[in-house]
Amino acid sequence: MTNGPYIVGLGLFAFIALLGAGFAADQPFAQHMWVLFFVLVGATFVLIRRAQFAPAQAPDPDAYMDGPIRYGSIATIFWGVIGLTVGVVVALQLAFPDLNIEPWFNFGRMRPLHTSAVIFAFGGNALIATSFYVVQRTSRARLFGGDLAWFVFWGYQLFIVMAATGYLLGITQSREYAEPEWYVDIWLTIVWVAYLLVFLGTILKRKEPHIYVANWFYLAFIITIAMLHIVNNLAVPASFVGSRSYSLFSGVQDALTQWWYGHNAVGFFLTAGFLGMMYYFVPKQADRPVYSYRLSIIHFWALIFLYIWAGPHHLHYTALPDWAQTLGMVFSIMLWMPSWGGMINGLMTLSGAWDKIRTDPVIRMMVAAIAFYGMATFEGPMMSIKAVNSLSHYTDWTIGHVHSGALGWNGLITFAALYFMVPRLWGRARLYSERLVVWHFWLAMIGIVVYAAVMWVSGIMQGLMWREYDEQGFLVYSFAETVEAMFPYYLMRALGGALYLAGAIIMAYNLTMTILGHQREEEPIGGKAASPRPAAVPAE
Ligand code: HEM
Ligand code: HEM
Ligand SMILES: [Cu+2]
Repeated sequence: MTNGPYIVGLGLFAFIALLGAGFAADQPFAQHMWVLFFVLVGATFVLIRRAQFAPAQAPDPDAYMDGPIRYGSIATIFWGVIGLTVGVVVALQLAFPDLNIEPWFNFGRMRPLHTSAVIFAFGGNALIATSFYVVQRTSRARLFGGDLAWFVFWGYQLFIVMAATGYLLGITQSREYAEPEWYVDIWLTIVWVAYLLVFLGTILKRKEPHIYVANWFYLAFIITIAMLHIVNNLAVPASFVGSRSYSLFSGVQDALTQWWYGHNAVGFFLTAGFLGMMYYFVPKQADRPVYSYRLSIIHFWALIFLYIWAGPHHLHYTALPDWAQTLGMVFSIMLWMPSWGGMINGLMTLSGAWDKIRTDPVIRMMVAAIAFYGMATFEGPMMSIKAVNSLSHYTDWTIGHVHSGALGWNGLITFAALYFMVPRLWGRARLYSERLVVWHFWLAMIGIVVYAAVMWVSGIMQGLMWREYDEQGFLVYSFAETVEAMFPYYLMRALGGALYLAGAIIMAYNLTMTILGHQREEEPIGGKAASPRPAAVPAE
């Protein structure tokens, strides 16, 4: 195996980037191509050096391919800390507008940087890494496609870098959660197809007759995201060397396509994929089988079928036809059931092992994650009811809903999966410190509760202030007054976020020390008496 063709390919792409910079139709595109050029030249040099030093040996065809998963775990930690830091910065910008540093670091550019960094960079790397981990172990097969898994990993990082730098340069197609312009979208499509090939190929060559349910969730996530990404980004570039494009849709169709995408990004990226994580790591960590395998299949199909119709709940009281809004609302309410099916299945997997919440901080994190999943998926259907939405829409209530799902469910289940995987991936007997996991848990919990509670108060207050009329029918508050009233809440939200970030930094330290092979001397959690656990626990 030689790096030769890769070096030539990368060099060629670097040259194309250089041409793009030279012939660019607009200034931001030129700057973006310079970024791409330097990244690719850097990558080419790294590969050339590795080619000189790497021993040429073929990998064992039967061993699991864990290299991309190790890199993916590190990338998850890295982007997590970045994304949360940007979150705290945008939270502070909302409280103190003077922190808008024009033009690159203003709120309008930093906000998509935050959302993409946490969802796609942190969440995406977590999903790719865990899916590769899970599919190999539950299929008893090495990843399909040889170096293709490495292409997926590095190609995805390139997508992240191009998306992030593009936002800061002011390049955006203004579709929420799909801000990158056409050329970055095309690149992501290529990477995603490779991802599908690796994942599906591994399932096809499995030595285990059964396809474990976690793989169903991951597969649904990969396929649906491909479909959503392609349709939502259908656009005509204004120039092949320019950073502008025109959407193929217009008017309300455009809005509906955007929210068909946006809602199902929640449903399949932030939910189905992460349920895949839950279905592998919770039983593993608890050392118990899934509570009900039948329920997992039923709620899988119900979830897949219902989610895809619920997008119009983002467009209540807009130009969207009324029947379509009602359709979105009805499907959202129905969605409560499969969502709670998943929550119940996750929680009940701990039946007979509930004592572990006291002694195992990773289990504690998983339980909290599943509980937040339950809360967010109760709140969501409620907010989709038109009468409720007329108050909540456009307010911080939505932001609170988003973050109880994002911080509580996505964040905590990812942290727990990392705590599970990292010692195993690097062959360590245990984590560097379990006590630090406890610290992480409580900082994160306090952070989430502060964030969500504060946003409920400010959101409902905001909604009520906007609709407050006096006896003569005039609005009582000017818009500026409602903005001003948010200040203390924005300050507290930033504080909650900072606590959550502090927890993540502790995790980064803990996992780094684990990777480096250190173990901290410490008392077991729950006192000496509680650990080791009594061997025989009667089933209930
Ligand atoms: C340190 C923790 C975090 C802080 C302080 C934070 C802060 C913020 C702020 C200030 C906004 C803009 C709100 C607005 O425009 O009014 C925002 C939006 C958003 N954040 Fe976070 N965030 C954090 C973590 C996360 C995580 C972990 C995720 C996802 C996994 C996430 C996903 C989002 C999303 C999807 C939005 C857009 C919401 C919408 O448009 O309705 N955030 N965040
Ligand atoms: C049964 C499940 C769910 C339903 C029915 C649901 C419903 C809703 C509704 C009605 C809104 C407000 C739309 C608006 O007024 O603009 C919303 C916003 C949002 N939800 Fe959920 N939700 C669910 C679960 C979740 C979960 C688990 C997460 C995160 C992990 C999440 C993330 C979001 C995001 C990011 C937004 C903001 C979109 C935006 O305006 O930028 N949702 N959801
Ligand atoms: Cu939605």
